[in-house]
Amino acid sequence: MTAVEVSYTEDGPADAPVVVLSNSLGATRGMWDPQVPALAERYRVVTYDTRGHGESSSPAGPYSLDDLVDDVVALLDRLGARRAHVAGLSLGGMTALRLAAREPDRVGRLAVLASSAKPDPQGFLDRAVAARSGGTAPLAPTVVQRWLTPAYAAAHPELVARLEAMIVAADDEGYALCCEVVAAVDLREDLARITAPTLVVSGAEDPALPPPHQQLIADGIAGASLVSVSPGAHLPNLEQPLEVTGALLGHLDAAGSHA
Ligand SMILES: O=C(O)CC1=CCC(=O)O1
Repeated sequence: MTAVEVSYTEDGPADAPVVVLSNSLGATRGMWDPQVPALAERYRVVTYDTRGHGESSSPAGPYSLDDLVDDVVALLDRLGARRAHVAGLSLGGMTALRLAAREPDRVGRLAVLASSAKPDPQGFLDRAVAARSGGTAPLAPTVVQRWLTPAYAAAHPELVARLEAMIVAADDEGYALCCEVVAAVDLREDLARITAPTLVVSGAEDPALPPPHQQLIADGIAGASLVSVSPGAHLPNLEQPLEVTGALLGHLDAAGSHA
């Protein structure tokens, strides 16, 4: 097993139900900044950096999706949380889906945003090669173009700069290893095993993982609900923070006071 230091932040009351938020490829836990204050009014909100990202370490690879799940389970154990609600976006959503399928007793409610059960691998394999040869910096502008709609990006250059900086700061090899995780993802058989009440969120204009990917997830999980956010691209939680935060709270609050 590979040793990993997972960097995390806790917000909200220590005795409240735990909500874990898992970031997308190239981002950090800072991508959840618009959601944390409202969630932390009634949840113990745990944001963390996926290995290879932000302030978490980048152990030697290869990585598997189960390694990323093991990191969340270890984090929950460290926090003394037997059970938590889990939300993840894109790669974070893939991690959340595998966690919910593999460890159903650890997951209360599940929210999966802008994610996929079976991404097209080639682009991520190409990106891993590019990150290893030239670093993440040259990739950042193209990747962030898919995270926000063009109109929103044009109106928010400071946000674009902040998101590009997250990618530039990612460890080149850690980022490449996580691209390879995405390329290998096939969660189609996991979906039927998921028993957690599930909310699926799409960015209606997401060019990275377009809405059919989220439809497949929602169709595969019994009782899942699907919300489409528009205008919204790959990070709809940034472009439509009120709508996405409201959808998350509505989904989580339906659990009552327990995870
Ligand atoms: O980075 C992208 O282009 C989109 C993406 C796929 C998996 C993920 O986490 O982000």
